[in-house]
Amino acid sequence: MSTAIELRGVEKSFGNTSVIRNVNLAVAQGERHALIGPNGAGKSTLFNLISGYMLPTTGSILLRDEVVSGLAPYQINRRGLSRSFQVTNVFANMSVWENLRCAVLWATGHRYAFWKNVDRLPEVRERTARILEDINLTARRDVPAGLLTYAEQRALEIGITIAGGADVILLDEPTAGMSHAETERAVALIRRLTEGRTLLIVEHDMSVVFGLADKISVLVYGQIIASGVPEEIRGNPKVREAYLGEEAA
Ligand SMILES: Nc1ncnc2c1ncn2[C@@H]1O[C@H](COP(=O)(O)OP(=O)(O)OP(=O)(O)O)[C@@H](O)[C@H]1O
Repeated sequence: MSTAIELRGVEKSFGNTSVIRNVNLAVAQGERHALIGPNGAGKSTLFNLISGYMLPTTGSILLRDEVVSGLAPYQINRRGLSRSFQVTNVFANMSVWENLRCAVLWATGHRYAFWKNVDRLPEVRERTARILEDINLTARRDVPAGLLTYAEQRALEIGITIAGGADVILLDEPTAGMSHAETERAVALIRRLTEGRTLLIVEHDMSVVFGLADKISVLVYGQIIASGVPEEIRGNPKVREAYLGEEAA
């Protein structure tokens, strides 16, 4: 199976502090891979490295067998990788439709089309409508994003993340702050929207991780201490000791 994301000997230090230490990781194409680990383990840093927001101190990062470390985030995005952020990242004063259309315009190369009547571009209109439907927000299309419920905002954010048609998706804690019912709906949405794509997800909620992931990697103090299918991770004594604690018992 070909590899969608690969990290080879990746290290990241801030001054004298080593935050990511010799990380080797391979995410196969079409796999849903969860990255778990205690607070401060380096998960967000790893996302920043993969998506080009930070440069590794050493090592290399490959997207579909091509080195991308050193490229700018937008260049990595153009090569088919899209990420969401831990903090909600939507334009609060723009409607749901406008937020999504903005992402679609960017993805379809109409970046500087704000002077055109962009709703006349059928390709843009249809794609925006399809994503709106996919994230179940059609009934909310004209509502300013800032007035959506928190769970709806996170769904919109996932819509924005996939709007460009990237086939490698990075989601950073997409269900953080959601109720149990909202989380269940979000997991179903993520599962549906990432069908046939590669997903790397940082998540603290173990029900989400074990419900969604084909594979799990465990990051502790900047090192991957285990990587494998959910049953392997659940039964791994090092992981139980370092992280899962009673949740795995
Ligand atoms: N720009 C930076 N400069 C210095 N230290 C940083 C920087 N970014 C992150 N760190 C440090 O790196 C470590 C890893 O942080 P990171 O946010 O990647 O962890 P995390 O696993 O995502 O944590 P959480 O689960 O709390 O989001 C922390 O000790 C943090 O203080």
